[in-house]
Amino acid sequence: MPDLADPRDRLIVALDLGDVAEAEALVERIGDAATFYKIGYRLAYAGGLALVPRLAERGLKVFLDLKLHDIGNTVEEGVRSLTSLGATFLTVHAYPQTMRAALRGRGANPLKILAVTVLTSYDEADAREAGYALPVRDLVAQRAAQALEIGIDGIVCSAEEAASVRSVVGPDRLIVTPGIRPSGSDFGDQKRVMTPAEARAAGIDHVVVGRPITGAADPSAVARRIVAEMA
Ligand SMILES: O=c1ccn([C@@H]2O[C@H](COP(=O)(O)O)[C@@H](O)[C@H]2O)c(=O)[nH]1
Repeated sequence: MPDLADPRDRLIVALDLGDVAEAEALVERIGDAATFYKIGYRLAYAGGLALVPRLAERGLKVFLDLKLHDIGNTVEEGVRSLTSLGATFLTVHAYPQTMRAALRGRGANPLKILAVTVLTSYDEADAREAGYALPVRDLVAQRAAQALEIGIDGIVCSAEEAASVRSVVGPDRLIVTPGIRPSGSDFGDQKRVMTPAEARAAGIDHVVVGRPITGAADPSAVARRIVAEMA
């Protein structure tokens, strides 16, 4: 588990917006309350990849949450293309062929590859409906073990599984958890959910928070409260 010099780095704000100017305006409003932003495919498909170097040049960290999954050659070359942007994290789905391809594409670039185990919007019924026989916790643990074996830098899971994932991957791999809701916030479509304080106690490295911040009247204040809750 890395010892973060700046506690703000623990919070990753999901810029799930459909417009780059809107995303840049939100970063300005949040100001020095946050240091780490996530660009997912809603913003990426709206021109948001161009924002990665702009944020990185300002000393902000960027998590590129593209959740790549395709044939190995496409993943490898796709990751290679993304290495020039200056992002800190990139996600792929935790399928062995995909994870190996992502590491080949990353090569010696400092970009860290994170493996998405089971989406936090899935409960047991959703996983069964998608054809998985294992309980979610076991599927997450199995995928985390495969990611470790392959040499992936970090795991994306829900904070509910963080302690068991930590026991599988050890102290040196990152655990990044979406599905985080400050107490009293609307869950939306998230099903495996914890508060920032619970997630921190469970041993996460970073939490990802989107709508509770992006939809708030004062996003900067909410970000500050979340960071304080994890201190
Ligand atoms: O399992 C996963 C993987 C990624 N996400 C992403 O995190 C944010 C969460 O946003 P909220 O508004 O805080 O729910 C979003 O960008 C997802 O694509 C996830 O939720 N779960």
